[in-house]
Amino acid sequence: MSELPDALYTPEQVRELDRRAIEDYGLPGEQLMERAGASAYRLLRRRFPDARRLLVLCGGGNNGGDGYVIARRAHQDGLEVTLCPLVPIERLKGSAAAAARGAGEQLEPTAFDAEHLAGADLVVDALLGTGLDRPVAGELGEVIAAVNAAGRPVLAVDVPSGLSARTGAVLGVAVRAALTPTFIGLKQGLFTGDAPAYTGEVVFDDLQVPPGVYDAPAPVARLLGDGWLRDRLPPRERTAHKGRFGHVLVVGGDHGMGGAARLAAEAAGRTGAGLVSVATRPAHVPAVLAARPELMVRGVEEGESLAPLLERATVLACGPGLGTGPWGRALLAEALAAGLPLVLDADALSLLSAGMALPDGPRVLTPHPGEAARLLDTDTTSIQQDRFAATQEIARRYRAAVVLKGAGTVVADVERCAVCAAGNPGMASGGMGDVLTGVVAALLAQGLTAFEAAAAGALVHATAADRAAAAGGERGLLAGDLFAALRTVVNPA
Ligand SMILES: NC(=O)C1=CN([C@@H]2O[C@H](COP(=O)(O)OP(=O)(O)OC[C@H]3O[C@@H](n4cnc5c(N)ncnc54)[C@H](O)[C@@H]3O)[C@@H](O)[C@H]2O)[C@@H](O)CC1
Ligand SMILES: [K+]
Repeated sequence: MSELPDALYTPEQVRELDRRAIEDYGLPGEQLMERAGASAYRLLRRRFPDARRLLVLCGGGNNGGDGYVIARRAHQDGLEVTLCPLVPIERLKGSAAAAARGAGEQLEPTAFDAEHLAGADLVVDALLGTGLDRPVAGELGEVIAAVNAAGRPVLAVDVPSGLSARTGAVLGVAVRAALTPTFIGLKQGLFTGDAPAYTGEVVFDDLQVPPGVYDAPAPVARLLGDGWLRDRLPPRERTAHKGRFGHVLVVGGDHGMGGAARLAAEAAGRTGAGLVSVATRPAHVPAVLAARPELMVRGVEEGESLAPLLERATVLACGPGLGTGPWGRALLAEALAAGLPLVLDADALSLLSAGMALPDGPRVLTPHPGEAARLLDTDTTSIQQDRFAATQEIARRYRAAVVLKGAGTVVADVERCAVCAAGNPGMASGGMGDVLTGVVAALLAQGLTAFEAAAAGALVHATAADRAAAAGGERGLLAGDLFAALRTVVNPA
């Protein structure tokens, strides 16, 4: 992904930015549209220099207007352009109507025919942008399905048509693009939900609007990037000692699940925690110790207290392989009562959904969509329909910083929200969540606030996975492959 700004906006907010540029700063709407079309066309030529035959599909709003500008410019450049309005040009208004007239003076618009797709080197999708306000159906839905079935590369203008710029969910059906140039402000829906499978590469252009346009509104969320991480992980003092970087206690590893606790613990160590202990079933102690002698591993019998371990810990990581039986329930109840900053994952989240009470204090919850659904007593589909709303609702209900896992991880507490666009499908394998738990706990232990540890943790974890995948491929990536990469990520150059 190219370098992107970090401010994320809702569609309404981007509309407000457009309005400010036009009304408050006197930039004519037609000029803004001309810039948008010109910008998309320049990118098209750069990324697809060999494309000679374009199919440009235009809708009835301003997104369609951008498409008419692209069609006109391509035609002027000598490319072969098939221009298909999906809404009659007579119905267009304002800048879009003007752009359509400009194109119509030089190009004869034609009715869409699936045959056009076979003859196109590239399809320009200018059907729907931020104005999408209902599921796509009918003729438009059929056109989008035909575009996807044809397998031609697609440049989607501003947002792939059918993808919600607010949530990143597909409404009905959406265009699968190879490239999405987007303008004025980054839409938050471009990076989560279904978006990663639909946008292709996202490229941003502010269309040179005056900087004052961005004085308001304040962005609703941040896109997490390397610069953000560097600020939060400064180089250590030469005089540092292990007591400065906290003591993480991992609580988990019921019968048959010792690996989960070990993964979380090793991840905490590789992320820079000063000390890491593990409280697990006695049977797991030798294996965990043998795998990582730096860990302090204590077997806890059924009914035995965690108190001696809790006394020394500064941060708790509860849940990996914990189970939901009496052993796990008792350990979690005792851990929660200690009042330490904590990370809750996996079975700890199940116990929370089942009604275990949470005392006050800094904490991070790291649910996947299924766990999020249980926390909110709803279904996974509803969670995925609006990952922002779901994350914020869990944050509010459980008074926590929340990491909602899955492509385009969303991080929120009651005041802030961030999105992590890093990561890859290789992460869809067992144990990845345990590693994230350890990473977040280690960042808490090193002094980051709950929200910052949650956000930085998501980014560190995903970036490590990207580096590990770059070295050996996505398929077959194991959670343990992240360890070496974690160390490189938490020592940014
Ligand atoms: N002057 C401006 O404000 C600028 C706007 N820009 C472009 O304008 C776009 C936003 O324009 P609009 O607000 O006109 O919105 P759109 O171009 O997304 O279209 C809105 C129209 O589509 C209809 N519509 C919504 N959902 C539909 C569905 N599911 N099926 C069928 N029709 C549906 C609406 O009723 C409305 O008529 C941006 O995405 C961007 O591409 C850019 O040109 C930059 C400047
Ligand atoms: K579009």
